[in-house]
Amino acid sequence: TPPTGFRFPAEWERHKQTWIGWPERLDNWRENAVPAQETFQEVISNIADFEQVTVVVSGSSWRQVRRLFDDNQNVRVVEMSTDDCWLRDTGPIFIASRTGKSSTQVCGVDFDFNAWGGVKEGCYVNWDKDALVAWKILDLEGLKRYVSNLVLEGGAVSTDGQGTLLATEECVLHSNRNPNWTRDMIETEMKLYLGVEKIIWLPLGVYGDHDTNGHVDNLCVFVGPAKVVIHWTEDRTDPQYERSLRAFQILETSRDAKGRSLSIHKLPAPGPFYRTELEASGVVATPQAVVRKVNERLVASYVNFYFANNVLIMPSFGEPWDTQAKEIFQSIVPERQIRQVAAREIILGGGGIHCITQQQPDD
Ligand SMILES: NCCCCCC(N)=O
Repeated sequence: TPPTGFRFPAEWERHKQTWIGWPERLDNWRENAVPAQETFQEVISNIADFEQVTVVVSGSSWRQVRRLFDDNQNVRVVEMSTDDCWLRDTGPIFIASRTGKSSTQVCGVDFDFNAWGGVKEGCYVNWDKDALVAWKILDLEGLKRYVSNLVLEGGAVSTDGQGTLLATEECVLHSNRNPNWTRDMIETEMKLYLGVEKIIWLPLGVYGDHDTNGHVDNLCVFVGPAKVVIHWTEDRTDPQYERSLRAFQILETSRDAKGRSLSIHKLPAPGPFYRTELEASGVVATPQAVVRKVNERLVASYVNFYFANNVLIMPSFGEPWDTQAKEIFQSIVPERQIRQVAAREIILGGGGIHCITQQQPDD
């Protein structure tokens, strides 16, 4: 039965901690996953400067990862078996209800997961360990678990914490997620379990985002009440142009759950970037996972950032756009520090900084 009286808090609201995975599978992460682990270590260290972090790792990596953060009191390392490390999508979506003036009751929704498209179109063919991650996290935290049979990933939705949700039709309504559900049934289930009243549907996600079929957390997310950032290019020859323009036009005429129009901040699209021969050759292809090909266009977006307490952690790609994007973010959230982390190694795995994190609201 769905939760009642709860709401989906915005990512910018106060966190108790961040949950994050650890990259290990060699058919997704090149060079024994070492370059990705160095990047994850940097993301974890940056978040841990601002809030508690729990890193979820396999038994074989526990000692190595614990030693990496030996002296860091803000980092906890928990052994948990997983199929990969995308806790945005395999972790619970935490919801909260106000119980009295200061305290809130937090619980979690365990949506169904099928590795972003199931056996035929997903990123890997076995996800039985990933399917238990949300339940295990809620069990570890002693929080109530609500189960929904809807296949939905945390990266596919963005909320303002005030009853509005952003999502892309390309992903959430994709036939490889919930083939037997109508649009109405999907909308109803999302509203019921996330406590939202209004869903703003954007047609298509970022061009080339085959891993997730266009997750909204690469295209457009809330950065404040009635305030969004959108992945934007002025290059009319780039296939992204039409996709961003259509989303922009819909956002311009949309109203949020409180009837407000949205202020839309354009973030420049870096790149485009393509996987090099060296980057492709470092991955050990297996029949179990999607093949990482040379010259494949990578999905690089400044929209895939993470809000931790008092900080915004954004990706950098070694481009002049990095500085412009940072200035735009600083103008939007002047009260926050901004940290930049080189994110190419995460992008090569099919996601970004937002995709590897999952916030747990403060209670
Ligand atoms: N290979 C799987 C990539 C998953 C990306 C996750 C996300 N939220 O975009």
